[in-house]
Amino acid sequence: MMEMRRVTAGYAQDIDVLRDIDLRVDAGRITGLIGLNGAGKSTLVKTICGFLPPKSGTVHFDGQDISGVAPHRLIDLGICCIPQESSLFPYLSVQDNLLLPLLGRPKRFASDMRTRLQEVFELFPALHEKRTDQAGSLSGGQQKQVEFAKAWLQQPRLCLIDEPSIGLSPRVSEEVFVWIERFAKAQMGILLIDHNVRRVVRMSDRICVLSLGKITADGTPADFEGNLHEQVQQWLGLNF
Ligand SMILES: Nc1ncnc2c1ncn2[C@@H]1O[C@H](COP(=O)(O)OP(=O)(O)OP(=O)(O)O)[C@@H](O)[C@H]1O
Repeated sequence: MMEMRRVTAGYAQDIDVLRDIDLRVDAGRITGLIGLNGAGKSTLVKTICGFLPPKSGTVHFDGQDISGVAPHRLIDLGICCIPQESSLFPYLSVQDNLLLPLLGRPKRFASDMRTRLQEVFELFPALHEKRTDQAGSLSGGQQKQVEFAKAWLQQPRLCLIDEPSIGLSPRVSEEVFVWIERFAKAQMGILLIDHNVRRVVRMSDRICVLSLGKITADGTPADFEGNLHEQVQQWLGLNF
């Protein structure tokens, strides 16, 4: 569904943060991306989402070259990002935040908006109660629910999810991972970045390790057992 081919990208002309990246995400599958702080994981998401055009290489979505296509146009194609930082407007209500990405979109988005809003409130009942509250007044976990509900409402085909469990309690983090599995079951392709390496390895269909801007390992969860498992521990300095 989405394929990066030999992508090099960076913020300054003479410094490459991503180097020669090959990575793919398939429909209904989770690709997990792990790496140390500063490895370039968020930069990779920004490059797919059109915030940072590649210096070289291409990003393809459904066979179409989308390298450098503006983020708002990618929503129309079915690409959605749940960023690490909040993307909510704190002084707007929960409901207005949910509907914001649909404003100005083609009619097909707007026509069944009410039905889909209903569906979202069934999936996230806590948000129905809070729908008229300002988003900024919600707890961190509830705000994360709004982020996921907003993504669900857009019915994307590819969802890029950057560090969804950061700053959340273990219980809420577990809920977040359940939502992600639900997204994948709905045939979305998922790129998942998270510091919970054990969880990412367990729930992904494919795992890529990013180290200093390069993919240094790429395999299935089974490949990450045995030697590779120890290697990842070593690379990341983690025990899992
Ligand atoms: N807007 C920016 N301008 C210049 N350099 C940046 C910018 N954003 C990130 N960088 C640099 O790019 C490199 C990769 O950063 P990035 O945020 O992609 O890493 P990451 O793997 O997502 O890290 P973390 O796990 O800490 O979120 C870092 O050296 C960072 O300082």
